[in-house]
Amino acid sequence: MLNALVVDSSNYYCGQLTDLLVAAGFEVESARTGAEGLEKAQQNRYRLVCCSDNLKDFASSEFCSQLRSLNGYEFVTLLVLTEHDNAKSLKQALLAGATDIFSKHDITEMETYLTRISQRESRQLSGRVLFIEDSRVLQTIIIDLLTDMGLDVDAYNYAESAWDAFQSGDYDLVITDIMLEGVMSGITLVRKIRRMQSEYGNVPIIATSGFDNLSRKIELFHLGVNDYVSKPIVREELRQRVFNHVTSYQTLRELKTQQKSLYSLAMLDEVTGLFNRHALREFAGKYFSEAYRFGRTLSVAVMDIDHLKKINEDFGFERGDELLAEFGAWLKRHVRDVDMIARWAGDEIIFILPGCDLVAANGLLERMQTRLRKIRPAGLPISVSVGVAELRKTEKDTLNSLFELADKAMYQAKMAGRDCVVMYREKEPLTE
Ligand SMILES: Nc1nc2c(ncn2[C@@H]2O[C@H](COP(=O)(O)OP(=O)(O)OP(=O)(O)O)[C@@H](O)[C@H]2O)c(=O)[nH]1
Repeated sequence: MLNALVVDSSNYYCGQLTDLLVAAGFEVESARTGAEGLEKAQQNRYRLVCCSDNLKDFASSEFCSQLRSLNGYEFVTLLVLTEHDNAKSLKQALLAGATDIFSKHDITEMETYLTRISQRESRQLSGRVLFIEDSRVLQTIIIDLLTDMGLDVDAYNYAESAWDAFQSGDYDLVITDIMLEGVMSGITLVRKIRRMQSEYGNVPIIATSGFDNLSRKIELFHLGVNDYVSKPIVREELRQRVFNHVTSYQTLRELKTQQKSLYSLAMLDEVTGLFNRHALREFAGKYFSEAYRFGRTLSVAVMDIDHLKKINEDFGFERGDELLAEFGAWLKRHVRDVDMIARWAGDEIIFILPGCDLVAANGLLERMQTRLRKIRPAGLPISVSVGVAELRKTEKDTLNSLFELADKAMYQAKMAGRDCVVMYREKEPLTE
């Protein structure tokens, strides 16, 4: 539980402030004089102290400087509450160590501030930290701090073993000493992490060092370190820096995940996992313009599953869906990276095959068909009819025009008894 001390000579304001603090989630004690306040602060360790500028025995600046000199009070939040704005005494209070100053007449501002502090102080993180430090004593202190914040810590003395762990782990933060025992330095570790191609390579890194050397710091930032903490490490400073880095990184990762799922929703077909019609229209233009620009050929194929209606009737629509899902995954594995494959509608699938003339496209689809005869997606036999058309030299073809030709050829394949590939040829009659 967060605790706070209110030091105010006025019963009225003391009561009002206590109510505010309790509402923000604090456990509150109070003192009527500065001396009583300092005594209580020595006996207890408060996370927040509010002192009024109307104390009978202390000027607020004096109270602030005496509180700050107590053991454990260097970094606690210390607020001064004023009844009358007196710029000079307020400035003195800030100089003496007050964190912030509030008017007793602006309760709303104070309320918002306390709620924010309470949320910040009581928020537990979750995540994993890779921590490299060769001083045992410092290691223990920092592990305690990080664990207290809710983080899981993997601690190492040597960069070599930390690097091994890093490659197989999923970390939210790396804290590394720069000068380490062992062959690999902290700098090499940072360099290796930043060279990684995967998402792991973007993990935030805090470097620590006993040498407060400006040019080294700049060099570290060049290497991709996000932050630098000098030794001796101040717990409160490190706590806040860790908090900021871990939360920003996690927010960024969440955003990326959301972006990916939005992309999936917009571009991928739910059932087959293939691109949808929208994506096909979005990307097709690029395939065609590149083919024209570089004088390359390109083919479009229309594939239609045979008798899906009957499969649905015999085995149920859900089983038909399973078949489509497994078939979609299988297709993705059997096309080249450069090909585009999308579900047009129902049981119709479109391929854009850059660099493939009619014969090559026909060969590719026939090989696929031969393999398909050996698999049973969702435990069901499957066959497909396919029509293929290639860019014509005499026409300025588009996705629509080639789709129309390939669809005609696919229809011919159905007419020819299904389970075959038909090439569309302009001047000749269609042949199998
Ligand atoms: N399970 C399932 N079936 C679908 C889906 N989309 C379309 N279908 C079914 O696919 C069938 C397509 O039927 P048709 O175009 O008449 O052709 P077919 O039964 O496959 O027979 P042919 O194409 O002539 O070989 C229809 O019965 C649709 O209900 C889907 O997302 N899931």
